[in-house]
Amino acid sequence: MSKTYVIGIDYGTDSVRAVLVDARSGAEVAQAVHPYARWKDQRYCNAAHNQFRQHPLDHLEGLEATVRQVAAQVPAEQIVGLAVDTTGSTPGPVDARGQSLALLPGFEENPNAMFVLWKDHTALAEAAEINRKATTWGGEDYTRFEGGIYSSEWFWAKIMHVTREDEAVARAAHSWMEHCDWLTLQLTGGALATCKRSRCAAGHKAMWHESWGGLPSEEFLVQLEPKLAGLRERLYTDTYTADQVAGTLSEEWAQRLGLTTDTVVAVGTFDAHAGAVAGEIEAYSMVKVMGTSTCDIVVAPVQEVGEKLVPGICGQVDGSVVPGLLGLEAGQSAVGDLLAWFRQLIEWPLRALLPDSSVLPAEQQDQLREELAGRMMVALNQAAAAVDPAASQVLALDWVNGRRTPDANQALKGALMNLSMGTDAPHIFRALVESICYGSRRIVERFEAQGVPIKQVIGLGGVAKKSAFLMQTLADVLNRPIRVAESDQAPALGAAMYAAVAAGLHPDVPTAQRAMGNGFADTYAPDPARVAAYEARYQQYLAFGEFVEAQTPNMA
Ligand SMILES: Nc1ncnc2c1ncn2[C@@H]1O[C@H](COP(=O)(O)OP(=O)(O)O)[C@@H](O)[C@H]1O
Ligand SMILES: O=C(CO)[C@H](O)[C@H](O)COP(=O)(O)O
Repeated sequence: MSKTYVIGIDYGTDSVRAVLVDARSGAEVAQAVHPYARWKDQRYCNAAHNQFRQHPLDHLEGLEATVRQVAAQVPAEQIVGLAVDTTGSTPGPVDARGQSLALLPGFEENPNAMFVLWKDHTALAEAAEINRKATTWGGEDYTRFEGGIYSSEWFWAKIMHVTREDEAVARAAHSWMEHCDWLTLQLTGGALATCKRSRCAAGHKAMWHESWGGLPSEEFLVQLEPKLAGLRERLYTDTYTADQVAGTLSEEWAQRLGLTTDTVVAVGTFDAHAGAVAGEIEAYSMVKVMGTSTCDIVVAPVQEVGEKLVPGICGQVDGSVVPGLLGLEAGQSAVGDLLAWFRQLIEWPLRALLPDSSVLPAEQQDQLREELAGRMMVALNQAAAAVDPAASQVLALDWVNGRRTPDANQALKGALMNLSMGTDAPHIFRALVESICYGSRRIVERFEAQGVPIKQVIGLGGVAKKSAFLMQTLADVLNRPIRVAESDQAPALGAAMYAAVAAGLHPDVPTAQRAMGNGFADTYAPDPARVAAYEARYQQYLAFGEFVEAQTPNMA
């Protein structure tokens, strides 16, 4: 009997995906996807206020549905490990047993008791306070290894915000957990105090660093917000890389998932970092995990980076991607989301006017909406690709959900310029795609300017697989070839690689990458004829950005 199967579970923004993988070859035996039901209806969100909360029941229902489905393909005893990756920083308040408050009576419908999704920017003011305090309080600047600017997307800003806003949640919250740690604890069923926390989540988002003994000091935290007193003690000191064993499946979850209690559960991690592992990341590659947002992940030998700090990124953390290497993260807060925003904008008549149509009966309206929704993104890509970039005037800024890097400023907004009577939807779509690529170029330039060379670029994720137009534009704007990973479920495959190491099927992550890597599907080569036109427009993008930024209060 071959005990060689592992499961990778990837919690994205809109859905959870599980893949069953043969750890000998990396063959994906089965995959399953479960969109979050409550999230789909945006039940606990308020986009106008940048509030995006997810109910843990969406996550638990998805866990059971997807894993049961893929696990049924082989005998349970042959599945020896699993690992979870999630979005982040996506923290939630928990009780003393580590249970999410949103699963407790009285809190079921309270968004403050749920997971505060990475793209929730309700904590802008708190992030600004953290930044001020970090450089003025007279002690260690705890933002040092997180790019020197703390973001409202991250752990402490979100905890401060919810703690201030909701007295009942603040009183009931014994502690807080990152989503990836919470799921791992659910699966293993251990005690909160001994739960092995993710190095990746702690280092990139919670200002955890070995050099100052873990999390920021109690004194710093209490100066920030007196209500945080004592929380540090109830969090954690040690962190673990994702190839380590967190435990084995609890009796309850083995039964719910159709697995055995011998199944090893690896320490949790973030989706982008797992994706980078599946993208076969190696020293000085940049893996772009391109979905709702984009995360740009780079790894480099710790000793070569030495004391160098790359300012304005989302941190540099020993072992956050490949244990033994330094993991560096940057990214853009809206990529697929920016294009989805535009699609929704132009679909407005379908939502607002069609229901009152006297021409089309209701059932046919639904069919029409569905048909157009299915075709819209593909058609926009095609029409925008046909616009000559040299003749295109419209310029956009990609900051509809703020700017994550370089130099976090989540208060920034998107913008368009050079609209004329001749501007149509494909022109604007093209400008949005270009702005994503220019934003990406700024990030690559930041790494290189700080002495971290980018030797190759790899793309993966929904956008990399679905938009050839965007990927070609990116290759032209960066003036570099881009390889796109073969796997459609790269973060889940990366999680499976971590699970295979934790379960002892491979000795380390690079060996697992070599054995289980699915290779590359396409390579986009830069088109020399277009490089020059994009170069000129990139300079305009920078100037436009500078102008808009000067009109916006600087917050994180
Ligand atoms: N043809 C397309 N061109 C560009 N973007 C697309 C296309 N189809 C879907 N998308 C975008 O892909 C994103 C989803 O990517 P995916 O990697 O599946 O999700 P997640 O971010 O949850 O991991 C959505 O934001 C969507 O707008
Ligand atoms: O910042 C992150 C990881 O560090 C987020 O998890 C990520 O940006 C959200 O992922 P996705 O866009 O794939 O849903």
